Amino acid sequence: MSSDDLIQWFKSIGGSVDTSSMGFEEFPGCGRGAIALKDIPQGHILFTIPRDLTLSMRTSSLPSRFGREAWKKFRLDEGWTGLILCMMWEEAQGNTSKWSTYLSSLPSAFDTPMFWSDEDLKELSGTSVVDKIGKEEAEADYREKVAPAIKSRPDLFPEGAYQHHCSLERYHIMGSRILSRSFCVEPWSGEEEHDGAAADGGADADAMDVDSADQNVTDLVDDVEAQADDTLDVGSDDEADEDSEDSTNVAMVPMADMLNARYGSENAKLYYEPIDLRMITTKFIKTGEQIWNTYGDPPNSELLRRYGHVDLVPMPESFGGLGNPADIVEIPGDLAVAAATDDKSASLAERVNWWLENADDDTFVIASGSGLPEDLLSFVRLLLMTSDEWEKANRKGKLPKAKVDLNVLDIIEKTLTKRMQKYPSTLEEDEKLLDPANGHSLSLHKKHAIIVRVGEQRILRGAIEQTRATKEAMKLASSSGKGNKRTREATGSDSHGRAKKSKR
Ligand SMILES: C[S@@+](CC[C@H](N)C(=O)[O-])C[C@H]1O[C@@H](n2cnc3c(N)ncnc32)[C@H](O)[C@@H]1O
Repeated sequence: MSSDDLIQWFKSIGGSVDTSSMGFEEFPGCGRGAIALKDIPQGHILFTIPRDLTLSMRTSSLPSRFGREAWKKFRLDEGWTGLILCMMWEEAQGNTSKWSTYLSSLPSAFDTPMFWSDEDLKELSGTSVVDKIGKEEAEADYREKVAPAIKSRPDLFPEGAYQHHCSLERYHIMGSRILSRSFCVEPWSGEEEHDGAAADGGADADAMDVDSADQNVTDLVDDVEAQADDTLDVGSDDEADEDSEDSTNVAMVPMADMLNARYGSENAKLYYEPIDLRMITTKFIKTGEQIWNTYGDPPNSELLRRYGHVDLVPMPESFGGLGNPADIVEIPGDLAVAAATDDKSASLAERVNWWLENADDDTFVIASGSGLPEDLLSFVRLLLMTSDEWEKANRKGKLPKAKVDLNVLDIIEKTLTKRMQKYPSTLEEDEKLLDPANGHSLSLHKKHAIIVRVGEQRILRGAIEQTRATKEAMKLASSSGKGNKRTREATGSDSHGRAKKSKR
């Protein structure tokens, strides 16, 4: 569908767009995106979307037709299944659905790993993507919640007509549309009274920080930073949020989902207002520049999983080249346990269980340019404790402090080396594959997988080098009888000898 048709529909149904400032066009490698047709000042409203134009479990009439109790009985109020069913049902209504034009403008093919072949998926071995694709879980939801709900209401889903619109294939497509294009739209106070069947999903109207109606746009933009948590980053939620977010807040937002995003490039953002949502520029944008929203600047592993693309921007000087500065590498705790038990037969199961009860997580995250994660140091120290030390820690219920010594660093180095071995090829091999000078012709999936691998392996390589350097510095300091100031510097530790907590 052409952008003009979509804009025409959008306007006909209550939306407004400043078509003198903004247009849409194809950007190579990004699909369709928004472009500035003239210089646009900061704080300019590009378009306005009435809240009832968003598509969610609040605005679709399906939940109320289905019945509040039944909706819950089929667990359609959990996660995204209810919204997916609403989208399939609205699509099946054809022209009688308010969102018919919008739904037919959305993509039905995706480059996300959910749709990759097994062979392509092998290329992601070792990366954070593999365990998070969630295809089996999605299909279980379809079998256990959606299909029985559809079967229970032949009046709403007449057999035959709905076979195509409500197939497993359409279910995956709608799920991927939500994954790559939805926003979290909290209700404004008063809206709950008018909510449909699923409205009592726990949304807290008071939690919403609505701008006062007479606040002018410049004030709004001055508040950009202060409001950052309340604005609608497309898909900025991580996987945990997908499970825990209030599913009635998940909404498809026509027009706002036409904007692309790139690391650190945001120049427009969506704001809540009581009656509508507004896309407002957060910077001056020059004629001809792309108008970028933000997806929350996730690492490439998450960008690939949710959106099917990766970001390559110039990296800080110490890294050199192109990459995604938000990249991370995840270290599963069992690798540290394996490294600590390599030379011992003693079981560490009791300590590991204790850690799981007392600490946040058993996966440790190293970010680009950060020191070793505090929680990993603490975990390794727990594994290395003598029986007496372990008994004492257990009795006091206190996790070990995140301090480094040579034994801890030995285990960390082994852990990181084991982690590095999880990838199907080495960093050097992958860098060669990506180097255009070598003339390799890579499929898009393979190229994206290698970019994710390279980003993670570079962080790991940096962490291994840093660990080795710290060990050397410590050995030198102890042989010369000097303090360990250099050691702290080398590990990125703070003045208390603790490593920095990695950001996620
Ligand atoms: C919210 S939509 C943006 C509109 C989309 N380009 C379209 O044609 O409809 C998100 C999708 O746009 C594409 N995209 C957004 N930013 C991109 C980027 N920096 N590089 C490549 N693709 C991008 C990805 O396919 C992503 O799943």
